Amino acid sequence: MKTLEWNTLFGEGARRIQASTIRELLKLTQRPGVLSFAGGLPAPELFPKEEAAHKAAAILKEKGEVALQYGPTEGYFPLRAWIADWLGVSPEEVLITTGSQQALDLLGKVFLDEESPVLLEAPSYMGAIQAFRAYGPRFLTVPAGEKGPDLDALEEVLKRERPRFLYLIPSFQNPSGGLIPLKARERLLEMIMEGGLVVVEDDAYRELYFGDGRLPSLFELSREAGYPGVVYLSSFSKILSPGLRVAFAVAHLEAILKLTQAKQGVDLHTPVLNQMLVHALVQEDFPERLERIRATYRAKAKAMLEALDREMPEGVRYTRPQGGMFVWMELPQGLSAEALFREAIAQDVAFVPGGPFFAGGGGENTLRLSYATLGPEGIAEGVRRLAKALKGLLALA
Ligand SMILES: Cc1ncc(COP(=O)(O)O)c(CN[C@@H](CCCC(=O)O)C(=O)O)c1O
Repeated sequence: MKTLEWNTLFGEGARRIQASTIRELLKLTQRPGVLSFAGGLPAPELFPKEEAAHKAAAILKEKGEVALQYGPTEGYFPLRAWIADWLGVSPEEVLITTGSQQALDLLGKVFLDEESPVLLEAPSYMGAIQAFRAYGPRFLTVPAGEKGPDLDALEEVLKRERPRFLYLIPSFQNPSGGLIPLKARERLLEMIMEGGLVVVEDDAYRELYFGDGRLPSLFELSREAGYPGVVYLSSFSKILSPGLRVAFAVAHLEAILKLTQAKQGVDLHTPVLNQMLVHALVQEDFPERLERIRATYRAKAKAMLEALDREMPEGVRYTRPQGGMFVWMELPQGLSAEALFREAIAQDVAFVPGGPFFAGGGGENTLRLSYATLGPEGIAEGVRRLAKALKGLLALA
């Protein structure tokens, strides 16, 4: 049979499409016995399995002709209305997406051309970098830490660049765990309004706060200021189920219209049964569910930090998250997180090396640890193995 050189057959755009490090690593973590700090996979014990089984059966029995039929691209209206009520916006401003990951792709499709400047934090969510990279933009980055992006550095960049949008994760940033304080949010919004810029606010972890309450989103602050330039993303992945792939974008009607048109060409609509199931699940005990989720991740984060404090050698720095799913670690300069990964996986423990979170390169000595999936015993044993691998590497340094 004739063989085809597929690489010669792909289009120019295909050259910009690269694998997701998280997705590739997750395959490695499937091996029995591996303790994984890699994917931000929500705690499976929190999934509403019995409730979902019961409600899905009822939906198919009573509204099967809706659930199994094509649906509107904008989304299942009762779910859009519920989200609108939850966020204090109108249903017309809400677009249901197939995960926030699809919203990120749609935003790249709608806002980015080749060489368009787009601004991200360094580090930032690698799924967003992967989604945007497919459109060939020019990445601008500003350093980000536990209190969010360096606003002085951002101010300098905005003096000479006009990014198509800024992609920010103000609350419990992936991967740095950063939380932008209220005053900094207000200063940031001033800068955005002054420049007439668009911000994509990815609020995937909005409900996973460990303290007494949530800070106002940039979206909420922008609405108070009457500024339409914030596109707000969030998802049911971390508060219900990532496998259902139901998330949403909220924005000015003109942006929502264009994003909806783009979605028509991508998947017509998000699976209707999944949307109806999410809508049914959020009808009951939603606040109590969120409290249970917060308590679960608060306990996991505590177990993680206690283990790190106990096991990690001198010279290793790591964040102390106030929410979300991640601890961000910096190894002593000169040590490679990729080299540590090879040592660690040999000892059946996994994490995500930090390099792919830097759109502009760098971060070779950084790594992301997710405490979301393991229980306290798994976390303690996983950190013990990680420390052993690190001490082995340090001994060679
Ligand atoms: C900031 C941010 N924005 C969007 C997403 C994707 O969420 P969806 O499930 O697509 O709604 C995520 C999910 N990130 C996880 C999940 C990736 C899981 C995977 O690739 O299997 C992670 O970083 O490990 C996120 O952290």
